[in-house]
Amino acid sequence: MAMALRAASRVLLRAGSRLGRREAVDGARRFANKRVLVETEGAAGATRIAVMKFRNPPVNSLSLDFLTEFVISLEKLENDKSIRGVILTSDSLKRGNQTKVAATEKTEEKRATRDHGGRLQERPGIFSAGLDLLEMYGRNPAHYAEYWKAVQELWLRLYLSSLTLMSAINGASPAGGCLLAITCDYRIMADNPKYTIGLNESLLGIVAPFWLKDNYVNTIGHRAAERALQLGTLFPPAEALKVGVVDEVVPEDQVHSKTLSVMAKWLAIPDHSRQLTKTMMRKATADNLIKQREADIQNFASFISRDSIQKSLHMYLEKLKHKKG
Ligand SMILES: CCCCC/C=C\C/C=C\CCC/C=C/C(=O)SCCNC(=O)CCNC(=O)[C@H](O)C(C)(C)COP(=O)(O)OP(=O)(O)OC[C@H]1O[C@@H](n2cnc3c(N)ncnc32)[C@H](O)[C@@H]1OP(=O)(O)O
Repeated sequence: MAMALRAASRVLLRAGSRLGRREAVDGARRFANKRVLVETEGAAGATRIAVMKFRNPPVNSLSLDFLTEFVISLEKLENDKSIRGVILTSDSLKRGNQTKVAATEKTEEKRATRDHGGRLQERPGIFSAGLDLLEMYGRNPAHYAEYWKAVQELWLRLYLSSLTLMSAINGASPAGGCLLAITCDYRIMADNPKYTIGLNESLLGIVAPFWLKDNYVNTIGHRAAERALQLGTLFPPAEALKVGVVDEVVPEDQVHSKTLSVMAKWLAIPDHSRQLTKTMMRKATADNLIKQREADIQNFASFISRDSIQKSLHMYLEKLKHKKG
């Protein structure tokens, strides 16, 4: 397993440097590639935590490039012995024909955008819109296989990470967005009813893979997962808390500070005992995928290539495109 992960990581690292994706390195405190910004907090020499901010506009979908860059960043953090905890969150996104409010304006307005009339327009936040539908639609089986391998890799890396992982869910988090969150050790969600989280695959006419289903069952229990998966339920924060998809819901402006304070409590636990416990809880679920990765890839590629599935994805994409009209 470790060898397989190291080999896959070497491939990803080579791909990353070939494409020249690393844009900026600022000592050990901040590094970024195009789609993931990593900031570290804490004094040099002491235990530090890192914040991984997704910035893949317009909706932080998990494109192949994003997955590659994410895994490279995570690997760098895993190899940095001063880092013990990582927070996953979304960088604020701006979109399309809107312009960002000038940084000189009031703090509460900074994350807003202006419409054409110059009026401030609050956009709903997006943690991640999940897997990139355009990676799964209208491509060839070889592409589907490559994409699925990267999705598996992301899940395995996160699910088995020795770091303490927390998600600060500051926006919508459907499907693959929920995947990112439920691989973490702890989830804190912003109390905004516009934000929802869950595995909504069935609404798209597709099916969550067995290993993600297992992760969901481990998180919210069998009966709740059975119902939520069939219905493709996207839970608003209060319901997500009730069912256990998230561990805490806090006011939107407190998500980051609250996550930092919970992280401090987790980091007070000795690493070796916490890590061994985590492995004990998660290994069997991860091993189920590890022992049949190739079969899972083939299964995905043939499932997603079916005419009926492509038709469902086409309809869903059209629905997204025209929902504003
Ligand atoms: C029995 C056999 C079983 C075999 C099983 C084997 C394998 C398993 C098979 C398949 C498993 C696949 C698992 C899939 C997991 C996923 O993650 S699928 C993706 C699910 N995601 C969604 O449903 C989210 C869709 N998006 C939205 O709901 C909204 O966009 C939003 C995130 C709430 C944001 O809303 P809003 O702010 O209003 O923005 P827009 O809707 O206008 O979107 C802006 C543009 O972004 C495009 N877009 C949105 N989401 C995605 C996405 N996931 N991928 C790619 N692109 C996306 C959207 O179309 C807009 O584009 P245009 O501006 O119109 O061009």
